[in-house]
Amino acid sequence: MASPPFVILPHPLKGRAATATRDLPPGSPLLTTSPCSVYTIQPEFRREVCARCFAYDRGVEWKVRVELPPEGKLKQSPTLGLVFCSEVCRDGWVHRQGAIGLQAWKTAWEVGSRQKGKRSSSNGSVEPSVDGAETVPDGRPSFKQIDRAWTAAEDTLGKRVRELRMRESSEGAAQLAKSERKLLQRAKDSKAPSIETLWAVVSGILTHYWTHNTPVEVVDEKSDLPADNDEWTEIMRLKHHHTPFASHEELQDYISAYLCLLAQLPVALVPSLTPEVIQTLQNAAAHNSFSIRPALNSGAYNAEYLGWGLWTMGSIWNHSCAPNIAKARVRDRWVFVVDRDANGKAGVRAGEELCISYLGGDEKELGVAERRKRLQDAWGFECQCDACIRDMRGMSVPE
Ligand SMILES: C[S@@+](CC[C@H](N)C(=O)[O-])C[C@H]1O[C@@H](n2cnc3c(N)ncnc32)[C@H](O)[C@@H]1O
Repeated sequence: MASPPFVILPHPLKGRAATATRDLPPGSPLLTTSPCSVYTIQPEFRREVCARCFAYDRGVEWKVRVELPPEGKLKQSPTLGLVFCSEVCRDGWVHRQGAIGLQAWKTAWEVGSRQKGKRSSSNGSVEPSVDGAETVPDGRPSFKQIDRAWTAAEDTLGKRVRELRMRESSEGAAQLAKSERKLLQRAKDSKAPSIETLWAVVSGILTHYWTHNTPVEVVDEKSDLPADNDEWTEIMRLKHHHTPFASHEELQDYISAYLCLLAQLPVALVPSLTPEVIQTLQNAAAHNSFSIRPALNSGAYNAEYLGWGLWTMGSIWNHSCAPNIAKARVRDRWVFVVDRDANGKAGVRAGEELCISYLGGDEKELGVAERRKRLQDAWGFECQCDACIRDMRGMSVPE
């Protein structure tokens, strides 16, 4: 069997770096990822993007839905608010979620539907304590503020709700005192989370759950059944951002989603729904997620931002302003192949670092200073790629 085309080595300035083990001609396959472990779709594209393969056809609404049998007070079949481009995609998605996953998506759908039109209410919500002096310059909540907001949410409601859910499952809801039922209700009524946050949290905690709860005999490498793999370990291994929330509102949204879901998700998922798990997901997603855009061959405008996803294997590549890897999303996976080297020559040499570009479309044409600023603003790092080092040197050469 051929040796792997690259190895992961520590880099003094960039963390891990993928390095070619041998000369590789252009087009050499490097990696095809598994499906993503956390994702969300922008609300305005919800009915136009397949929830499994992300197919998008210039605004056409997909008609295939999940229809769970109505139960309890529900008169209609819950469709979970997800659409699929085909029955094959839907059935594959349903299979992948498992029974518990479907219940989790149903809860998210119920929370999302109930909260419609209620987005501005803050019934019983736990607002993060804001200390202006600590706000980092771009208005993001600081590490301390994030920590304080989660601690407040836990102390005010979270810990108690978790305890009541466990008791409710062992003793039955009827055993809870009226005041305890009221407390659960208060968590359910937490300030309405956005649907995109609910999706990200549900997909992420299901990844945590399946990593820890899939029996070995279920693992089938050929299917995309959630394996008893180390997906969670892979998430932990990624480069983490410690101030991942763009605003206090976004932080609050995640806390609200946490409390609403904690009060009503199937109890088996409660151990996977903790502030630590959600924070790990956010910290990892902020530095590693890929935008979901229409596939190039769909004929749709590729710049359209449909949502984001976290493909852990795809996050191994560092950025270069002169990348030597080409990437393409093929359905629910990313495929990476050798493109060209930093000097524009074909292929890569053994020992060369393998990089993609984190910049989109027009950004690639920017000058070095503007390019570096974009990378710093969006990704929080000072680019150390060969092209930047070369261009910076060029700038400092006296005329
Ligand atoms: C998706 S991860 C890439 C893999 C990462 N090096 C690791 O150790 O997991 C993105 C992070 O890698 C680092 N990185 C990637 N490209 C870089 C570059 N050109 N210069 C400096 N740091 C870079 C930054 O810390 C960035 O936030």
